[in-house]
Amino acid sequence: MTPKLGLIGGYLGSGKSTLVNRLLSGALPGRTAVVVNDFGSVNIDADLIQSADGDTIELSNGCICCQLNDDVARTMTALAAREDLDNVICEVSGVGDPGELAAWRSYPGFGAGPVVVCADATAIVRLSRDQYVGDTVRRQLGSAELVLIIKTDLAMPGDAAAALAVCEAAAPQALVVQQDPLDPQLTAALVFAAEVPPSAAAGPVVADAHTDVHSTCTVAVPGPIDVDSLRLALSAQSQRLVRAKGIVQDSAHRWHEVQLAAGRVEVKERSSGAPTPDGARLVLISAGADRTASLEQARAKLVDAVGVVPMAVPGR
Ligand SMILES: Nc1nc2c(ncn2[C@@H]2O[C@H](COP(=O)(O)OP(=O)(O)OP(=O)(O)O)[C@@H](O)[C@H]2O)c(=O)[nH]1
Repeated sequence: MTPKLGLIGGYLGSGKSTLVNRLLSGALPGRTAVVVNDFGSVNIDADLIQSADGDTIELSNGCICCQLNDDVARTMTALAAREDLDNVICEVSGVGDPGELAAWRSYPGFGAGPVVVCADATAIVRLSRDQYVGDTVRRQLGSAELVLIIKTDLAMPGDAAAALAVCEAAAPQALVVQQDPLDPQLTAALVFAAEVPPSAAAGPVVADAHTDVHSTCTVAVPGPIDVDSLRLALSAQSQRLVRAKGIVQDSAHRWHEVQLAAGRVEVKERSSGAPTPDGARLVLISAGADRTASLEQARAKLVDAVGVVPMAVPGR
């Protein structure tokens, strides 16, 4: 069996893991291994990906597209040698460029799946023009063979049309698809099966350019927490943070996924229970010229509001 290797990219919080979960929960037939790379030292995505057979491989401590070459080579060659897989999906970090990994699709043992870049219908126009992250976002779109406009259920009609225009302009080489708001699962299936023109060779990697405009830190959530207070505290920090995500436990010992993306906070109870053994964590990410100060201020507010415990000095 030759597994099809597909790459999924898109800016922080654009909906990559959600798409992967849709693919794993029926949209993609057969057995699938997932490679995930988070921006930040703690790979929350590995807990958020609902791989039924445990085939989720985490690549942490760096960006998969420009910093982890040896890890990528080891992982890809091992996956290409497996005979039990139908698909391999590689979810690139939200600041990474999936085009940098596209050549792995012609490695012996892999078949070519698409390079999909997710775009948040409610945020892509602003992000693509942003002074600090715009380059990263446009580069991701420029690497796409297929752009999937996600969160169409949240977008006003005008936002959806503007998102489409921005994506078509930034990714003239790609097929641009809008997620069916009523059946995102079907869209996911069609996206991975689509015949798309192969991408042109990626341009030179500007070492760390995309990681340089972002800073991240991790906080521990040592015990049960008031999840509504956390929701409010995170909402209040949405100007300072471009992304936050994690898994926390409430006072009734129920586990919740907490996400801040594009200024919106979402809290969902987890059906599958506790995260991996080192427990509840929140990853915070800021961007721009004041990113270190923003991150420290946001972290301090969360410490005051809900008693999270700083784990690391802002790293990047
Ligand atoms: N309403 C709505 N929310 C969505 C959709 N897709 C994703 N989300 C939400 O957007 C937030 C971020 O989604 P993720 O899938 O974790 O985003 P991501 O791109 O994997 O994030 P990073 O790995 O941190 O870059 C979560 O709160 C999701 O529930 C969608 O189609 N509609």
